Amino acid sequence: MSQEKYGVLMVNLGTPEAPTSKAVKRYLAEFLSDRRVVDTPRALWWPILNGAILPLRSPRVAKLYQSVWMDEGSPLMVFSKRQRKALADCLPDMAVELAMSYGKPSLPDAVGRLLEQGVTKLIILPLYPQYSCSTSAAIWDAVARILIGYRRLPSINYIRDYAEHPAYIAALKHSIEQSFERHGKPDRLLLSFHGIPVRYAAEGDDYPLRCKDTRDALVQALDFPEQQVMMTFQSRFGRDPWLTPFTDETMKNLPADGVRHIQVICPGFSSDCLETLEEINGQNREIFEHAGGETFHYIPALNDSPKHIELFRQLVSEQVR
Ligand SMILES: C=CC1=C(C)c2cc3[nH]c(cc4nc(cc5[nH]c(cc1n2)c(C)c5CCC(=O)O)C(CCC(=O)O)=C4C)c(C)c3C=C
Ligand SMILES: [Fe+2]
Ligand SMILES: [Fe+2]
Repeated sequence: MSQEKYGVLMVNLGTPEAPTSKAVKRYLAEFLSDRRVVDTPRALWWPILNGAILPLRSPRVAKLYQSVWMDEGSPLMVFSKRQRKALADCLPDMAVELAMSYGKPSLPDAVGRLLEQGVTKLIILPLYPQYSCSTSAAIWDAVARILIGYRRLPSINYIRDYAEHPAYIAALKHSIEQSFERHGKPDRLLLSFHGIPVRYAAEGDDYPLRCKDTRDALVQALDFPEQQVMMTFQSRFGRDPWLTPFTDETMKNLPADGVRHIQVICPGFSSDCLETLEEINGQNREIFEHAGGETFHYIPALNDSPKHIELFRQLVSEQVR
C-alpha cells in the first residue's frame, strides 16, 4: 500500500487586506454574498447589499479596522498565521496550511498546495470552537466546491467543532485564572459569543447549544460561582432578531444592578480580531464605564498561546489512526 500523507487545513473567516474603505468593501462583498451567511433571496439581497450596506458600512468599518490594525496586518490574520506556524512546528510530518473563507490566503490555493504535496488524508480544522451553519458549514461547502475540480480526492476528516473539548476548556480556564490572579475576582465573568439570527437556530443550527455546552463545561472547571457567570451575544447585523441577551445591552444594565467589576472573554473567537479588540475592548468597555461600571478587563483570545496550539495538536492527533 502506498504511503499516506496527512495534511491539515486550518480555516478562519478572513479579513480585509488593508484598513481602507476599498479593501473592506471587497471583503464584505465576498463575505456577505455567501448564502450560508445571509440567506435572503438574491433578488432582494443584491440591491440592499450593493445599494446600501457596502457603500455605507465600508468607510465606517474601515475606520474601526484602523483602530486595531497591527504592524504586521489585521489582527485576525496575524494571529492565524502564527497559529499555523506553531502547529506546523509541532507536526513535522504533516503539511499544515492556513486558509480564509473570504479573501486570502484563499481556500482554493490552500487546498491546491496540500494536494500538490501529495496529501492523501485531509484534516479540515475550522477555527470555530462552536459549530454554526454561517461559519463551519460555509467551509464545508467551499471545500466541496473546490474538490469538484480534482480527479483524485483525498480522504477527508472534518472537525465539526470542539465546544467542550477538555484541552479547549483547560486553555480557557488557564486564561481566566491568569486574569483573576492579576486583577482579582470580578463581580461577573461575562462570556460574549458572536450572535447569529434566531431563525438559523430555529431551523436547526445548534450553535446556541454549543455555546451553552462551552459555558457549562467552563463553569464546571472554574472555581467561581455559577451565578456570577453570564453568557451574552455580540456583533448583531441587520434587522432580523438575533440571539439574546445582547452583550451591549447587558453592559449598559449591569452597573444599575450593583455590578462594578467585570471581566470579559470571547470564547468563540480563536483569534483576537475586530469583534473582540474594537467591539468588546473598545465599544463595550465604554458602554459599561459610561453606565457607571468601574473596572473592566478584557481577557484576550487564545491566539497562539501554547495551550491553544496544544489543543489544535490534540484535535489533529485524534483524527490519525
Ligand atoms: C449575517 C451576518 C453575519 C453572521 C451570520 C455572522 C456570523 C459569525 N461571524 C463570526 C466571526 C466573525 N465575524 C467577524 C466580522 C463580521 N461578521 C459580520 C456578519 C456576520 N457574522 C460582519 C459584517 C463582519 C465584519 C465587520 C463588520 O462589518 O461589522 C469577525 C472579525 C473579522 C475581522 O476582520 O477581524 C469574526 C472573527 C462567527 C464566529 C459567527 C457565527 C457564529
Ligand atoms: Fe461575524
Ligand atoms: Fe462588530
